[in-house]
Amino acid sequence: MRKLLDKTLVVASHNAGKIREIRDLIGPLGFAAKSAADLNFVEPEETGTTFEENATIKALASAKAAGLPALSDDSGLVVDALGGAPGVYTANWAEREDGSRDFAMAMEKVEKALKEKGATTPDSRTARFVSVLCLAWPDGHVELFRGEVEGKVVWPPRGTSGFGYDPVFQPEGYDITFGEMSAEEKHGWKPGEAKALSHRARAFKLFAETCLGA
Ligand SMILES: O=c1nc[nH]c2c1ncn2[C@H]1C[C@H](O)[C@@H](COP(=O)(O)OP(=O)(O)OP(=O)(O)O)O1
Ligand SMILES: [Mg+2]
Repeated sequence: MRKLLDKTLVVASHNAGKIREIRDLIGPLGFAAKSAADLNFVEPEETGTTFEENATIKALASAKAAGLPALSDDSGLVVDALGGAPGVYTANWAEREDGSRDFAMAMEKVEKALKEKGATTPDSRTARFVSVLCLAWPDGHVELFRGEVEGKVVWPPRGTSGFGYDPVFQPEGYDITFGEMSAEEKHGWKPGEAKALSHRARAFKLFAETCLGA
């Protein structure tokens, strides 16, 4: 495992909601971070078939372009009744023909697919959010960290916090969705704490412990 010595890194993402969450998580650790979006880096094509492959593609592209370590996140919603869909294609399900994104439409698509499978009872709607973080250096070295959170897809959507599919995801043990939680509640983690809640915070905790000793 390579330690991260620099205190400057690039957040290798173009998703504003995700960049905000990663900034929240790294801020207390004393990092200054620009995002790939701030730096006008082109979005690399996510041609992989796993979260790990896509996270690696994104982190390496930013690390090489910036000459700095870069941290990417590839994530998605894995729904059991849909055979794991949308999975690595979670962002694609939100894409309109003009390339813009519509997550209200994406959540409707998931709901429609679940109805088609007859998955109407809470027990038949189990799902998990997965986040794979990749820390890449300009020399090509990479470290990967995976976090998952189990829960259920609910309908109708509830809450306006967070981003993406947050309003339809209710984590196990809670009666509110990620969309009804503050950012702090959704992360459920601060440096040094033993537990984290969100998939991203769980992966981030591994990253912080492994590469930062935090
Ligand atoms: O905590 C989350 N809460 C709600 N939805 C989420 C979350 N985490 C991932 N998601 C969904 C939306 C996102 O669009 C897709 C990931 O797709 P993914 O390719 O990794 O990210 P992206 O294209 O939005 O940004 P980028 O690749 O520039 O980092 O899964
Ligand atoms: Mg993407």
